[in-house]
Amino acid sequence: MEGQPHASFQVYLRLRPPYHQSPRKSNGETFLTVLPPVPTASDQDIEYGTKTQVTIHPPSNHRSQKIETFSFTEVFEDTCGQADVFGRIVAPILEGVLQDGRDGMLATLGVTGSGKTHTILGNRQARGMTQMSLDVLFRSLSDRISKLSESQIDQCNDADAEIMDADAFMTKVTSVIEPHHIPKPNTFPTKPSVDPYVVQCPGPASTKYAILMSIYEVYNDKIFDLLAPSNAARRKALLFKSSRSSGDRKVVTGLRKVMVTNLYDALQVMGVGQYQRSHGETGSNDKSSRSHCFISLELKKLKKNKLDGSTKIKESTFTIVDLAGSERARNAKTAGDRLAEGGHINKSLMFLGQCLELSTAQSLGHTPKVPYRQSKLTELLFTNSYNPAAEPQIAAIVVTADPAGDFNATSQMLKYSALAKSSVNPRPPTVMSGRSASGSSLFSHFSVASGITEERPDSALSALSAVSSHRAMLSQDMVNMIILLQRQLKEADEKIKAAEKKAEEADARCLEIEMQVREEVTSDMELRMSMMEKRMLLKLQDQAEKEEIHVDHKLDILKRTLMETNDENDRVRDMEIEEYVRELEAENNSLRNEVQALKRKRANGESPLKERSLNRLKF
Ligand SMILES: Nc1ncnc2c1ncn2[C@@H]1O[C@H](COP(=O)(O)OP(=O)(O)OP(=O)(O)O)[C@@H](O)[C@H]1O
Repeated sequence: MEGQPHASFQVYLRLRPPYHQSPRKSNGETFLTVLPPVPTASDQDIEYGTKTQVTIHPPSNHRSQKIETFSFTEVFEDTCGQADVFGRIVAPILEGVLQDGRDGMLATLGVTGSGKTHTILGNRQARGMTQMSLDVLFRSLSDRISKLSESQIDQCNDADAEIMDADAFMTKVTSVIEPHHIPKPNTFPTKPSVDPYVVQCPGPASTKYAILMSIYEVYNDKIFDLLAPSNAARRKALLFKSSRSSGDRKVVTGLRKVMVTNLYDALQVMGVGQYQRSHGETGSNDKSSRSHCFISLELKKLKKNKLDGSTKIKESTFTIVDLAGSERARNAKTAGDRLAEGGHINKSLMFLGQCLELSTAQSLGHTPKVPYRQSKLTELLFTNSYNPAAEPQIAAIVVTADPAGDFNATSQMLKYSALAKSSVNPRPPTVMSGRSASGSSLFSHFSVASGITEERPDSALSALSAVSSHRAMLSQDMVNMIILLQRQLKEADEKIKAAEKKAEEADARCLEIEMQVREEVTSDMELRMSMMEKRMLLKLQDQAEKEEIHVDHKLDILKRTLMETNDENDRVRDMEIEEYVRELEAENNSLRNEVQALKRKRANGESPLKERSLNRLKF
């Protein structure tokens, strides 16, 4: 993937003893159980003592009772000392740096007070990974150690560094810091021994090595040089940018780098760095690291060309990182600057968590992009010692945890750092006994059953019998586990059935309510309709009445008009009749006159024609 670092981490879990000089109050109840080694398919592959899994059991008053299992490359129990951690984790990385020229990185990650600084720097009794690494480095290189010449410095200084030897450095530093503040290396513990880890460096005796040491911190998302002491207010943040020699690689520029040639000088330089580092007292730790501290050991392999006398420089870097601890403001009881620091620390660790999860996914063949550019810390961790020209770096993260510490913070830390995780719901309390506080954990029982592996039998016979008894116990556990799982399945089944029944009942009730609602709505509608109907009817009646009155009125008018018309007609007819009568009367009178005249004529003996006319008149 272009532009993506190749870093894939081995992730170890280290448990700290639950008491050790910690001001933190704890009720002593542990929530974390280490599981026995997981047996593989073939007996020969059983690796005694390589424990890789832990389970966490939430305290009884916790809202979730889920039992979670986390897998790591290896789990170091609280009985493991600094030598165990060095031998299993750091020595192989150093071997890669010294023999193969690979970059290496070791980081500690954990909740505040869980033992990160203790792992990296040790205490008065036992030295830490840094001192032991320096010891291995100087002992392995011994008389091959050299200083860089001016021209070699120019040749390999691609980060505008201020490179100086240890004497010049101490002179400069003691002009700023009171010498008595710098711890004297001869007061440091010399144990544990690193004798078994001294390595043979390859190449002829003429091949020399120079070691450049730099120490810097990421404080509030800014990089500060811890070997260039200055007034806190005038501290200048350093840039992290592409190197001059390789465009892909990014380096912290302007660092002070000290050429160290022996363990004493290196320890003194370390003392200066430690003195300069930002510390503070919190409610969780009386000397809490308030920054992420990077100790960088650059190895310059100087290979001389016999023909032209030039020197070829091959570089590899071993970086040790002591991360600040995540903390909950409530527990840390911080305020002001301390609270703001805590915010920066938690934010950068959250980004680191995301990057770790995604880089684990990448190593499993998925292809998510690791968003390492979100903070200075992730940028430094994922790119600083990544040299594209060399082999991919060997990187290990030691997650430190206090099994009796803050459950929430620790489980959160385990969640994002573990290589794999799984969880089971709480099981019924009666199946088997165990040694956890609640006495009910399946995995605690596993631990009891596997106690034999911790004895490491010497003879082949006892090993064989231990294996078979171990296997017998494991198979008994398997049977118990199957019974438990069956019971849990049955319970889950019953719960599903009950839930289904409830869902059916709820459906039926919904249907019932729906019907009720429908009925109510329908009757309401009907009521409204009938009211509307009534209103319409009344309106129609009213209208009809009005129409009737109107029609009556019209009829009246018509009647009157008719009557008036009839009267007129009558009058006209009367007049006509009268006229007619008058005419008839007139005619009658004329006829009567005529008759009279005829009668008179007849009487006077006049013609019959006149008689006929007289008959016609009678008729
Ligand atoms: N494995 C251990 N064995 C003995 N003592 C331990 C162990 N781990 C931690 N301690 C002690 O616990 C205390 C807190 O540890 P330490 O300062 O290393 O925590 P831390 O994780 O670096 O905390 P912070 O993030 O606050 O700096 C110290 O006194 C340390 O000596």
